[in-house]
Amino acid sequence: MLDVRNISYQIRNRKLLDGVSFQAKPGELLAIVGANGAGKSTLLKLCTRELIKFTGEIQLFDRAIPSYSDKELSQFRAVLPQQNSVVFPFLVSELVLMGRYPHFEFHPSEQDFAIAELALKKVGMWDFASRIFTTLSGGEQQRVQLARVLAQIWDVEQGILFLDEPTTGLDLLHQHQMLEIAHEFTKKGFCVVVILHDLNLAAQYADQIVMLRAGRVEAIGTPREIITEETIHRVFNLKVWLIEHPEMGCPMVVPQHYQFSSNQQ
Ligand SMILES: Nc1ncnc2c1ncn2[C@@H]1O[C@H](COP(=O)(O)OP(=O)(O)OP(=O)(O)O)[C@@H](O)[C@H]1O
Repeated sequence: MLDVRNISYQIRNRKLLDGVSFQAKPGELLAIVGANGAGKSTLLKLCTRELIKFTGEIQLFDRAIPSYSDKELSQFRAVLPQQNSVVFPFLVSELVLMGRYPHFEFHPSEQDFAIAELALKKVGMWDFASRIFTTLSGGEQQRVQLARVLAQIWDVEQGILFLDEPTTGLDLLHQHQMLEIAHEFTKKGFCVVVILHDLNLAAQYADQIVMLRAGRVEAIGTPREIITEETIHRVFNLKVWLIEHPEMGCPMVVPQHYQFSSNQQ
């Protein structure tokens, strides 16, 4: 479904990504992790065609992404970027309906309204439908933005969802709710690609993890395969212990006591 082949990307002689390859299949949740500045958002922007000049190839459904029109792409692929700046006083319901723009010409249909409602209910924000978006808290805004991107691909047979640090600003419950919803969409055959900083969320929800380090793939595989004390130390320069999740059996990361002076290199 998503096939990233030997991607390199540079800005002014600085290589931000170097020879990155991975595949994500339908029904899979793929997490991209790595330290600040590792190239995660840049990689996502290439996959979503926000950035276009790169070497290598990115295919969606066996077609190179430059061959799609914007309209075609927006009908099956939705993107939740890291920053969503909304300045106009839109109602929450209006903002979510914007997710349906790729599906109607001039006026939203009954189905578009119904899907916007379902998406808002899915993220638990239906009661806020008539509020002005900019008056919501940061976490509430993030959940509404998720509803907007879900509405965009709600009734698509097989879609792809890109989420850049979607749990930022969310409390513990809503972080898990966000990833449960993403996981639910993979059960419908969707592919979800999500940038995460929390390795424990990645371990719990990802089928596959791509670990980036300085623009290169340091490790790729299932959480059990690549979440190890060694890889985490290599990638994040932090010593951790691993314990087993008591219910799910996946690895959970427990940082060791960080001593600033002895860890500086
Ligand atoms: N337009 C640009 N011009 C110069 N450098 C850039 C540009 N965009 C990104 N970079 C640099 O490329 C590197 C990768 O950035 P990117 O945003 O992809 O990292 P990231 O892994 O998403 O980081 P974070 O976890 O902090 O969000 C960083 O060092 C960043 O400063």
